Amino acid sequence: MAQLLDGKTLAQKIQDDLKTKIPDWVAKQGRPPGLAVLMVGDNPASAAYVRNKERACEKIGMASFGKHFPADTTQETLSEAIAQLNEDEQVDGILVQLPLPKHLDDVALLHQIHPDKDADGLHPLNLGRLLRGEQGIRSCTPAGVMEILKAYDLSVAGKKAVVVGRSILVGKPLALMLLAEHGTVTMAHSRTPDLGAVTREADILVAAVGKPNLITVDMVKPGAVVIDVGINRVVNEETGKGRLVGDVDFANVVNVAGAITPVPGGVGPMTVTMLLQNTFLSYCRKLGV
Ligand SMILES: Nc1nc2c(c(=O)[nH]1)N[C@@H](CN(C=O)c1ccc(C(=O)N[C@@H](CCC(=O)O)C(=O)O)cc1)CN2
Repeated sequence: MAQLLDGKTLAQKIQDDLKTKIPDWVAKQGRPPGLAVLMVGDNPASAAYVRNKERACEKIGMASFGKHFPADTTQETLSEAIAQLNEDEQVDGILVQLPLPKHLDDVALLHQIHPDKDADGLHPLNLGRLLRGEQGIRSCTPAGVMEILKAYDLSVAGKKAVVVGRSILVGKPLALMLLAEHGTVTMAHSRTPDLGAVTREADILVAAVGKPNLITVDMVKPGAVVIDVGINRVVNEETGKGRLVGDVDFANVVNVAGAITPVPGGVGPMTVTMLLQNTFLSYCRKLGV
């Protein structure tokens, strides 16, 4: 049976640490770190994630500035909101909750966020810094994966890592982070022929596609570290109840892997925590510390 990589407990530990640090900073600086979250429309999953982010800010003593816009909001309105937040001294981190309604150009908006306030690490300057191995704000989900590996002493150096999924939010930046830790990294995706042959080579296997049961037990090398980034809501046809599953057939893979993240309770909670950490670090940097 694989070791369970408990992202929920790790996330709580990091948040507790931030919570103890923030009051001293507030006493010295006269204001808490601040995160602005832009949400457009009423996608229920996005609304729940945004609520979680705002609650997490509140719990650790960080200010959150929710900017909620109707689904038919124009590009210009959002662009203006970002321009204002870029100038706002109370705001250290800005994020645009994704996905946006189809009529909006998300890339243009992400590019407009000031790179020093880019709490999600999705601005091209921060992605470019990652590519070059320079310091910069790192994207939250991949950074959360790296924190889990570090916390459990799962070294990447010299290991074969396979990342399934090539999104700009997870797959691409994560591959670069694993490479920076001296992993031998392969990226696979929906058009990779014989995916199982590729994944079976992996000492560290990351699934970030958004497809339930994509990774079955025969696709996993015995003893491998399996990181499941998928978040999929599935409905049980008999009971009609919904539940959350990852991209990995957890019930079977857990018997073969050396270590595995569960869904829920694995990478997801780390995403929000890395967002808080990025915002806190931007606040510290702004104050010259
Ligand atoms: N601007 C961004 N948009 C989106 C991101 C992102 O990182 N930045 N990622 C996802 C959604 N997301 C955060 O926004 C996110 C998803 C899931 C979780 C999480 O904690 N999941 C829990 C389960 C929660 C539940 O029960 O529903 C878990 O896995 O344990 C956090 C953040 C897309 N958009």
